[in-house]
Amino acid sequence: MLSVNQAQTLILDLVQPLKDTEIISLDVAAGRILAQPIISQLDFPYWDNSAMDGYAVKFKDVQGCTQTQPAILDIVAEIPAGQNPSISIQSGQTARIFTGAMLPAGADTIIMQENTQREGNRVKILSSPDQPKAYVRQRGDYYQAGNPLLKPGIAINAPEIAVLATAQCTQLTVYRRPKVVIFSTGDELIPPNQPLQPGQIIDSNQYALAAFVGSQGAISIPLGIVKDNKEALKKTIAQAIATGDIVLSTGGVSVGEYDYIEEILTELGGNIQIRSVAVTPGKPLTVATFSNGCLYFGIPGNPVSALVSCWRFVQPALKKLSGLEGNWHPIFIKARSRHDLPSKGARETYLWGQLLLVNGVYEFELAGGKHSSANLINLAQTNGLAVMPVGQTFLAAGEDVTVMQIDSLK
Ligand SMILES: Nc1nc2c(c(=O)[nH]1)N[C@H]1C(S)=C(S)[C@@H](COP(=O)(O)OP(=O)(O)OC[C@H]3O[C@@H](n4cnc5c(N)ncnc54)[C@H](O)[C@@H]3O)O[C@H]1N2
Ligand code: MOO
Ligand SMILES: [Mg+2]
Repeated sequence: MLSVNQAQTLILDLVQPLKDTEIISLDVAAGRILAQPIISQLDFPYWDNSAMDGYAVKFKDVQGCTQTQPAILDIVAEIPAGQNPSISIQSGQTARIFTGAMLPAGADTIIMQENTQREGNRVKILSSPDQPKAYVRQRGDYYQAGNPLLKPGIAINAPEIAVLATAQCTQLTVYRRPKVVIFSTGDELIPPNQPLQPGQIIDSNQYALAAFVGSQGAISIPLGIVKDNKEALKKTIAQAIATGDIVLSTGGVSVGEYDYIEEILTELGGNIQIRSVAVTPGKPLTVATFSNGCLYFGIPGNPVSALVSCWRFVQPALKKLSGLEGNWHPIFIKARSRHDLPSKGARETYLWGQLLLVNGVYEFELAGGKHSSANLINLAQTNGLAVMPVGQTFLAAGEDVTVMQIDSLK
């Protein structure tokens, strides 16, 4: 049985980042991964402009002026934002100017309105900055045209959208979204909209996994519920492998009579890479590779095991697959446990609950109720998994515990 770290390393080694790209428009780019370097032909700021509502002056005209010895300048123009000033400021002159407006030729300094007193067509400058260029946002100060602006492999979110818009990148090349096929297996399963008969179980995994996949920016392709029937399973699995970059099936990976997944994967030419991991919940995880590049995760059917397997093992794989550069591993945070934490100690144990920031210190609130891999009820509101390493059977309330952060929202 592999340790969690061994399984994680192996899974990441099995994933090759997507090469396929598509061109999309900026307004639908949020959440996508950039696949091209972005270089702008525009400086930023595009031209010298004012950072304040005030007056554009020559520094040497106002240097040293005070309330009692103001500089008095003739107002020769008014420059609102958006205009290209035609005048050139001469000594003794100024232009009324507004925030974001382009500096007129001849001016090198902005005096903010609050430090002036207007008298008709003239203005008294009541204090002077120490240096020229005060309140001037200079052309190219933040970015010079032709330099790298954004690198491929980054996630596009609100800040990147702002940068792309200002660089006039209205069409951009991103990696295509990973395709993730999802299905549930089990004779006992029914969809949530059917009346429940004795012995049946409502298929929650399919919906939970689709939500998880969507939260990762991937496309989920649900294939429904498949009976514990070898022929039906083989047909669906073959279809899934031909369709998805990743396949997530739940159930049928333990040692029971109806647990067919591994056998069928092998019959279909799959290379079984992982049979089980020393983790709880989620021990009977099957991972297989196929010659077309598809990576198959046979995820245990217990609903908590299914989501924990996704968070711990599928999420890093999806990150790498998506073309995202950098660290694909989950984020682990040290937090003060609010409760005693029990563990059997034989496998790395994940206890679900809430990571809270209290007065600048992270705390872990263990979910109330039973910590059973079948108890999906107390999984609601989980945003962290406390990790108890192999060999540790107890952690006392008040002690620090490592908590894996679950970033289920993009
Ligand atoms: N003799 C042993 N039995 C089991 C072992 C073991 O080592 N020896 N491992 C246990 C562990 S741990 C897990 S986890 C489960 C894994 O089971 P399977 O992946 O084979 O899944 P099933 O047997 O099909 O179902 C298990 C459980 O989960 C419920 N389930 C399944 N699918 C769904 C779904 N889509 N939505 C909601 N709930 C689902 C199912 O009804 C079962 O209760 O095996 C243990 N057994
Ligand atoms: O390992 Mo199973 O996934 O605990 O219930
Ligand atoms: Mg089973």
